[in-house]
Parts: sequence; C-alpha cells; structure tokens
Amino acid sequence: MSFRIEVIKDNVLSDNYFILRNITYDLSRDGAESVRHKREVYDRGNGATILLYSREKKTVVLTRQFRVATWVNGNADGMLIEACAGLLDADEPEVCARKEAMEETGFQVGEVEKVFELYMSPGGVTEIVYFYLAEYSDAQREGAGGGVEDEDIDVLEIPFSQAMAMVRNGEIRDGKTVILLQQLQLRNVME
Ligand SMILES: Nc1nc2c(ncn2[C@@H]2O[C@H](COP(=O)(O)OP(=O)(O)O[C@H]3O[C@H](CO)[C@@H](O)[C@H](O)[C@@H]3O)[C@@H](O)[C@H]2O)c(=O)[nH]1
Ligand SMILES: [Mg+2]
Repeated sequence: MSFRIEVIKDNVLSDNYFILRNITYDLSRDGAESVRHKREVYDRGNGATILLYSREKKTVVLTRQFRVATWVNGNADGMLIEACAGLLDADEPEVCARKEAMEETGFQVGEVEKVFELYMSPGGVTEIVYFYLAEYSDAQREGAGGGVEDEDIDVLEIPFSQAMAMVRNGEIRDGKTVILLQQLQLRNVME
C-alpha cells in the first residue's frame, strides 16, 4: 500500500518564531481516486534529548522548568520535570545533546549512546527528537547548569527508583523523559 501526494496549496499562517503552515493536498491510495485534505503543520525544527545516569550512584539527572504550553493545558503551576533537551538549531544532534547537557545541567558528558530518533507528535508537528543516554560522574560536573538567557532551570539529581515512582504517580509526565527512563529500566542497568 502506498500513497501519492500532490500538494495543492502550502500557506504559511505564522512565521513569527517557528513556522505554522496550512497544507492542502490530494492523496490517492494505490491508484484510487484522490481525496483532498487540509492540515495544519507546525515546524519547530528538530531536537535532541539526553538522560544522564550513574550506575554507581543509581541516580539520574533531570531538569525542572516552566513550560507555558503545559500551563495552558491543565498543568496548574506550569512546572515540568524533563530529561535535558534542546532544539538542534544548526548543530548535529549529538553536539546539541552535549551542549544542552552542559548548559542545562552543568555536566560535561563523555561517551553518549544514541538510542533512536522519534517523531513525537506526528499528527501535526514535524519535529524529530534524537534520544541519547550518557553515564555521568560527579567529576564531570563543571558548572551549575540552569540554562541560558531567560531559561530558569532547576537541576534535579534523584535516585532512579524515585524517578520511576514519579512516572507512576504522574509527577513526571513528559513523553521523552518517560521513554528514556524506561530505556534504562529495560536494560536493567540500574539494578
Ligand atoms: N522568543 C521566543 N523564544 C522562544 C520561543 N519558543 C522557544 N523559545 C526559546 O527557545 C529556547 C529553546 O530552548 P531549548 O533548550 O533549545 O529547547 P527546549 O524548549 O528545551 O526544547 C526541547 O524540548 C522540547 C519539549 O520536549 C522539544 O520539543 C524540543 O525538541 C527540545 O528537545 C528557549 O530559550 C526558549 O525560551 C518563542 O516562541 N519565542
Ligand atoms: Mg531545553
């Protein structure tokens, strides 16, 4: 089964900071008659996320920051606990992951492991997020973290078991973060 797409119109609705487009397209499946669709597509670029973990201490390093999009949608104080992450801008994904780890958490990470690259909200958001894991040690802490410019990021170093409990009780409810924590669990590296 395959689809053939013919773009009829591609309108930019907003290009203020990121790009929101409205695309009209005809889609035909296996030579059948085409069906016209109109969809809004939000392009915020791609991103990278990295979970720092210590097998020795059985801990992970997470961030907590205000996320206005969650506040708009039911998160009363707007604060969200997340694995460190950032938009790629012009960087390669791994370079971005390392840079964000330093800026947001203060850790200069060594070896990193790429886990996968995932579309996080394919119904309307173009973004691919590149996922990484990295072991850290106290000796790699070179700064306080906290982010750049007006970012005001708290750094949380917590036991892995506590992080998993926070996933279960809803205190951690960010998709990329749950995915990375579960990767550690699947690998049995924190036992
Ligand atoms: N002026 C302005 N600044 C913005 C806007 N949106 C974001 N920014 C700024 O752009 C920077 C983005 O910070 P990053 O650390 O690079 O990205 P992020 O917001 O943490 O995004 C990461 O997590 C997202 C949520 O899971 C991911 O969607 C994204 O790919 C990335 O991994 C922040 O300083 C933020 O204030 C906007 O609409 N206007
Ligand atoms: Mg960030």
